[in-house]
This record gives sequence, structure tokens and C-alpha cells, in this order.
Amino acid sequence: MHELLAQLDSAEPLKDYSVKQLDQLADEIRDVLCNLLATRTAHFASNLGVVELCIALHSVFDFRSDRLIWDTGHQIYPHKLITGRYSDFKTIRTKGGLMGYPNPHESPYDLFMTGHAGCSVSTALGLASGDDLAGQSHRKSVAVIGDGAFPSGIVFEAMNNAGELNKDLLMILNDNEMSICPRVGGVARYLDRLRGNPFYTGLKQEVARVLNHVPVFGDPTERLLAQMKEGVKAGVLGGMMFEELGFRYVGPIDGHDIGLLKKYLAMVKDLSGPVLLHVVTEKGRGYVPAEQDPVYFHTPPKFVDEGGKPVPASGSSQPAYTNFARDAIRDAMQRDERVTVMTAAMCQGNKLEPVREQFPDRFFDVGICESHAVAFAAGQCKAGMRPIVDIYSTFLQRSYDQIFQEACLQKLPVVFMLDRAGLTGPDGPTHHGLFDIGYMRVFPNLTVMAPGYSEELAPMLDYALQSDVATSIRYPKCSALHMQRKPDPIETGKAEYIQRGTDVAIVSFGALLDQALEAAKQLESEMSVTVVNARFAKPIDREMVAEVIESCGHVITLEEGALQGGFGSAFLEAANDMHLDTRGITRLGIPDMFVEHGEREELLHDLSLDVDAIKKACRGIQSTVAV
Ligand SMILES: Cc1ncc(C[n+]2csc(CCOP(=O)(O)OP(=O)(O)O)c2C)c(N)n1
Ligand SMILES: CC(=O)[C@@H](O)[C@H](O)COP(=O)(O)O
Ligand SMILES: [Mg+2]
Repeated sequence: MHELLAQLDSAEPLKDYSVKQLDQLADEIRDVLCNLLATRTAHFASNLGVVELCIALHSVFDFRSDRLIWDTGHQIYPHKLITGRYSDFKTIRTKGGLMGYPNPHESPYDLFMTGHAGCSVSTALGLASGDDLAGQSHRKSVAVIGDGAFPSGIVFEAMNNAGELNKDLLMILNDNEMSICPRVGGVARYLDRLRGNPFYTGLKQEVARVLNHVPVFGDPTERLLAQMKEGVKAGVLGGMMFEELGFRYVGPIDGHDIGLLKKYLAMVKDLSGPVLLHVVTEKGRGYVPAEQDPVYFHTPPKFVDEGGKPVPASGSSQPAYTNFARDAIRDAMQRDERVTVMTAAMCQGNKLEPVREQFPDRFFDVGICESHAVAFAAGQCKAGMRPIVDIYSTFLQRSYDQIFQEACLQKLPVVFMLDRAGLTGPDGPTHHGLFDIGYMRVFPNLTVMAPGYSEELAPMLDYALQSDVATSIRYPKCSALHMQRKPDPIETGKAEYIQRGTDVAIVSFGALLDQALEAAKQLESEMSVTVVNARFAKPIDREMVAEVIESCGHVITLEEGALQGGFGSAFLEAANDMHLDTRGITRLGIPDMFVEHGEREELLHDLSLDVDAIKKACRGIQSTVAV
């Protein structure tokens, strides 16, 4: 069925394939993608869009020696299929199987394990620079970056540096007019204008000569005139912004025409200095529903194709924390005109579309620019607004210094709604949000909270919006426990007792409260268990710390985050500061490791964070972490 793909142990044979064979390969790849990716959540539309580009790249370059970095890495599936991973491809994004992102442990064709957007140009430039220093200048360096990732500040930092170093670097801008949501901002408008230029339609022999004619440096007006003069001759116009940064701009070209792509790649391969090749593609190409709705098909839930119509397979009907967060944000915006919300290109993942519709003036999608989002929120705060930065825990890592300087140092009450704070499942190590408790807790003027159940998320947000310091509220990617009880009022640094016992206390910070309660229930006949919903990691409830240690002696702290610097550490610090006996404290959380991909339940089990492991800990039995 996949005649060509099945034979490929590496991408090497592609250089001898005819364009007809390469087109057949593209069909085979699409067939695999469309059939397999419907069976699980995966990056559907982005991968369909780069099939031809990926094939053309591998048929012109030899990436066993040349360097290829796919920005972010979510569009790496065709690359995996043609670099010897066809037979394992069915395992993609399942535990123990292929990762959904580049993974150097899988193949020498993958250079960096990534999943966060924006660093491809920097690493490709670093590779070019390092290869030159190592006497390996023959190795070509290529970065493929999407138009959504392109406006990230770091891309411009890399381009700025590339213009200075003048290394041979090929940057391919994969322009499909989409981030996850439609792309936004001034750069997006600039790209729209470039896309409006006539497409290059065939190889113009003179293009390379002409491009080498137009000086990259020197007086901008003279260069503009030279570019116009030479460009008109060759039909090459536009891209002045890139030219100003020291890149030769080529494009736009059709990113679905393998023959054309090959010709242009072969040409730019031999140009010296940094080059930007602007390739126009369609997100979702080849599966009509994905072409029509690339937002939904970015990572669609499992579905069955019924005669060209995707029918979602039934999933969990329990609302997720994300839904409660969105509703709480919307209610707060309704009540108070000072409340605004920022997303760094994750409107869809944060389910903020209704907020975007209802409050267009107070909703800000800043693009994949997390550092900017935080500094921007701080600015709004200073002007008297009450901004909420609605962001994934792992992506907030990009803003660490802005949290420190622009928010905390100024004592500005920015609210961080930290979604995906915990195990995120099949995305794996780049996306699990495991470090925020530790990295937030160290800053003065920052309160760190986590809801244990759905009903307390809104009161927590209300509390944060009244606070005079910054607040982080973390919750994972899972359905929220419904407690059917009115939460105790939120008071600074006060935990909530759910049940009181005398033998052992489970002190849970965040959403694992459901596992704690179930463990306590199952242990009912064996022991009397206290269950505390900690609510605050900072300031931690010291009275509670003292009380559970003194009343039970044996205390289990529980968190869906890194143990180092996490909630359990805060608990130990508080206990130690009060000169209490800490020997009976067991901390359950994520040990010092990066956690692989898998379903959340599988990972909770392997990490000894499920009901059975909590029961064992209560009985004083040590579990071993199996991941
Ligand atoms: C730092 C960071 N922020 C946000 C994301 C989430 N994210 C992943 S892909 C994506 C859209 C990327 O758009 P583009 O680069 O154009 O790729 P496309 O999917 O359109 O091919 C976003 C926002 C991320 N991976 N990394
Ligand atoms: C590549 C990327 O970063 C996003 O597409 C991410 O995979 C989305 O994750 P969610 O599905 O949890 O929104
Ligand atoms: Mg895009």
C-alpha cells in the first residue's frame, strides 16, 4: 500500500527519485497521516501542510550531515516517516512510542528535542557557526519556521545576529496564514502583503545571479533602488524588512509543488550568507475538513471519517479546569471593566473564544510572545487595569525575567492563570507543566495557589483580582473534581480541611485532591485519614503544617509538579522553621527527571501519584517511580 515509504530506511534515496515518485511519496504520507492521526489527538493540519516541503528538503539536502531544525517541532511527522520511522509510526504519541516532536534519541536526523516555538533560527545559526569553527563548513544549516512562530522576539534576535555573522544559513518561512488560531499582529500583516506578490512560477536562471548582485549592506536607499532595478529584471520584489536585517529574501513560492521547491532549494543552497525563502502552504492540505477548519484540526480529538465528514469519537463529558477558568475570567470581566485577559497565541487551547467574542477590547492575543505578554500585562496593571495572563505553565517559562522584574519587583498584581500545570499527556517533556510551583514560589510579591476542585477556581480568581500582589493559580489539563460543596472562603495562606483523622494526613496542593480523597475512602476501614486541600503553596498555612504534624505525625504531601522547590519542599521548610519533627513527612510529586509522553493516567501511575501509590504511602510503603 505504501510502496515507497515502506522501503525507506533513511531519506537518502529521495535524491534519486523523479518528481513523479516524490509526488507518489507525498500521497503515501498523506494517507498515513489522515488514517492514523484520526485515532488520537495529534498535530493534524500542520503536518499535512508540510508534506511537499519536507520531501523537497530531504531530496535536495542530506540531513545526515546537513542540519535541519523544524521550529517548534509539531510538524515533524512527514520527516519522521521518511527518516526510517515508518514502521514505528503507529506508536506516535503513545507511551513508549515515538514522540510527537523531534527526538534525537529516535534518530540522528533529529537534532534537538523541542516543542516550544521560536528557537529554530538561533540553533540553526549556532550550528552553522559551530560547524565553521570545527572546520565543517560544507554542512548546510536550515531552519523551517511557521508564520505563527515567526514573530517571536527570539527569531528577530537570531536574525539580527545572523545578519552580523553573515553565515550561510537558510531560513524557510512556512507561511500558511495560521498560528493555531488565525495569526495576528503587524508581522502577520506584512506577510499578507508579501503573499500578495506574484508567485515565482518557474526557476528564473537569473534569480541567483541577480540576488547576488543586490548588496545586502550599505545605504538602504541605494539598496532599495538596486533591488528594484534588479528585482524587476528577475521578477523578484519584496521582503525589504528581511533584506534590512541582512537576509536575502526569495519568494513567495508555492510550497506544494515539489518540482518547483526542489529547484528553488537547489538554488538557495548555493547562495552565500543568510537567506530567507518564503514558502506558501495550506494548513490541512489534502483533507478538506482540515483545510476548511485548520483551528479545530490543529489537534482535533479522535474522530471517524464518515464519507469525508469527521465525526468526533465520544470523549469525557466532564468539564475541564480550563472551562471553569474561562468562565471565571468571563464573569470577572463582566463584573469589572478593569479586568483584561492576555493569551500568547493559545486562545483555542484556553477555550477563550467566547471571551474574545464578548470582550474584543479587553482580550489580547499577543502572538507567540510570552515575555511580551507578561511585560504588557505589567504595563496595563500600572495603568490601573487588572490583567489576567492566561497561559500554559510550560510556556510561561519563556517570561521568567518579566515575572521577576516587570511584575514582582514593581509589586504589580498581575494574575497568572496557569493552565496545563501538571502532566499534559501525549505532548510529553516539552509540554508538561511541572516546574511552576518552584519557579514562582521564590519571588517576593507573588502568591502561589492551586484549586483542588472546580468550585473553588472562581473564588480563587476573585481573590487574586483583589490582591495587591501578583498571583499564580495553577491547574492541570484534566476534568475538574466536582465537590458539591460550597468552598470555604479563600483567606490568605489558609488551607481547607476536607476531612479530619488521626493516623495519617494527606496534604494535597491542587487537582490531585481527587486521588487523595479516593485513597482516604479506600483506607477507611484501615486507618483514620485527614485530607487537607492546601490551596496555597505561598504563603503556606503554617498553622495547618503544625497541626497535621502534631496530630498525625505521618504526613503525605501531594502535588502534580516537580518535588524540588515544590509544595512538599515549602511544607518541609515551614516545618523546619517551626522546629517540628519532619521525619514522618513523605513527599509525593515528580522526582528530578523529565517525564516522557503518555496518557495522564498512565503517567500518574508510573510516577506513583495515583490512588494505589497514595494508599501505599499512607501505609508507610515506599513506591518506586517507573517512568
Ligand atoms: C513558546 C510556545 N508558545 C506557544 C506554543 C503553542 N503552539 C504550538 S504550535 C503553535 C502555532 C504555530 O504556528 P506556526 O508556527 O505558523 O505553525 P503551523 O501550525 O501553522 O504550521 C502554537 C501557538 C508553543 N509550542 N511554544
Ligand atoms: C505544538 C503545541 O505546542 C500545541 O499545539 C500543543 O500541543 C497544544 O496542546 P493542547 O492540546 O494541550 O492545547
Ligand atoms: Mg502557520
